[in-house]
Amino acid sequence: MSCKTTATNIFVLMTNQFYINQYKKLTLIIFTICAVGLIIFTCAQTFFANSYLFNFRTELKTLPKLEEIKHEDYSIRPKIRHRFHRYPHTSRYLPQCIIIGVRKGGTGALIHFLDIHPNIAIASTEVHFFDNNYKRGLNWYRKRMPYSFPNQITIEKTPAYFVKKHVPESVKKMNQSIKLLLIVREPVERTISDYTQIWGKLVRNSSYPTFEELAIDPATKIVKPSFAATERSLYDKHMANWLKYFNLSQIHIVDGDNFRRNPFQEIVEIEKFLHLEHKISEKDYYFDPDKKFYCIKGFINRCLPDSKGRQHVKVQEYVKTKLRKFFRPHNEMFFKMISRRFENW
Ligand SMILES: Nc1ncnc2c1ncn2[C@@H]1O[C@H](COP(=O)(O)OS(=O)(=O)O)[C@@H](OP(=O)(O)O)[C@H]1O
Repeated sequence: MSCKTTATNIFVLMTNQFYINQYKKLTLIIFTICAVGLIIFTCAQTFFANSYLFNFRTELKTLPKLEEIKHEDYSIRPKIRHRFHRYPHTSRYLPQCIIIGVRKGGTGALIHFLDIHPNIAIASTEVHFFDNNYKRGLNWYRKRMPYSFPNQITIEKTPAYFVKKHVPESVKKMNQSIKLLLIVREPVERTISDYTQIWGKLVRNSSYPTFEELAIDPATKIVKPSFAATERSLYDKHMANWLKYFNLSQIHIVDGDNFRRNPFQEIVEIEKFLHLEHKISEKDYYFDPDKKFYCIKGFINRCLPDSKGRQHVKVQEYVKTKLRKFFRPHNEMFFKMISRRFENW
């Protein structure tokens, strides 16, 4: 082997060694950065979780226990694999309170306003368990609930429950001492709002039937009780069905018209009904002049989306008058059932 070849071989070997060393160094640096990052991240998480829990616990300690409205199924614990995605000592519980309706009554605003209370945990979406998913079973339902502390009440809202005949019986089977919230609204406005939600957009651009065509029989000029939006406003009919399975004392009726104008008055009554300490106050809301609704104050102020408070389709006055007359005896029956009147209905 010539001297030149040997020198070249040594040079190649040294260069390789140099690159290997560089590679090792780089790997070590990346590894160290990752490890330090992970440690800092874990420590920060633990710190924030602990301080959050501490505040929560101090607050929860002072509040009444809710055992009397709990159901044996609440003891079902979440699977171990969920453990690391939640605060310690929290579980998913079946709801102890359900907002059963009415559709377009203000259920969305109601559940979000109640969420301000430290002892309330809300389901993030309408679960439609009792009307569409009942066959999936209670454990499926429970898994749709938020993680909550034992002293928190889990609340779900699905306004469709109020008008579905078989729902009260199924709710009772789950928990006969459950608390129910029903937010009602003047029936004519509710019916128009219901129609606006379904057909509103289409009516403007296409040949879909108008509100008048659906609500009033063109031949007899009489209100059609079969029109779904009208039928959903027959509060007496649906309430009678719920009262077959539950005591009136278990159903708290919220005045939706008053709730829109003055949410705190209604919220205070709900706090009492749920045996919760009074925690939600006027300071938690502000009136948004553009939206013309109350919104939630916070680090980031929160109003409900534009799907709430849509401009209603224009309905001729004679149609409204006919509807008002049609609903009157049903309203009277409803008032009797709930031993309470709503003015201006
Ligand atoms: N604070 C606040 N923000 C927004 N909207 C409010 C609020 N309070 C009550 N409302 C009234 O809620 C009506 C919608 O009712 P729901 O949430 O029950 O509708 S839904 O059935 O869930 O689609 C909606 O009805 P429409 O105005 O007819 O759209 C609102 O009037």
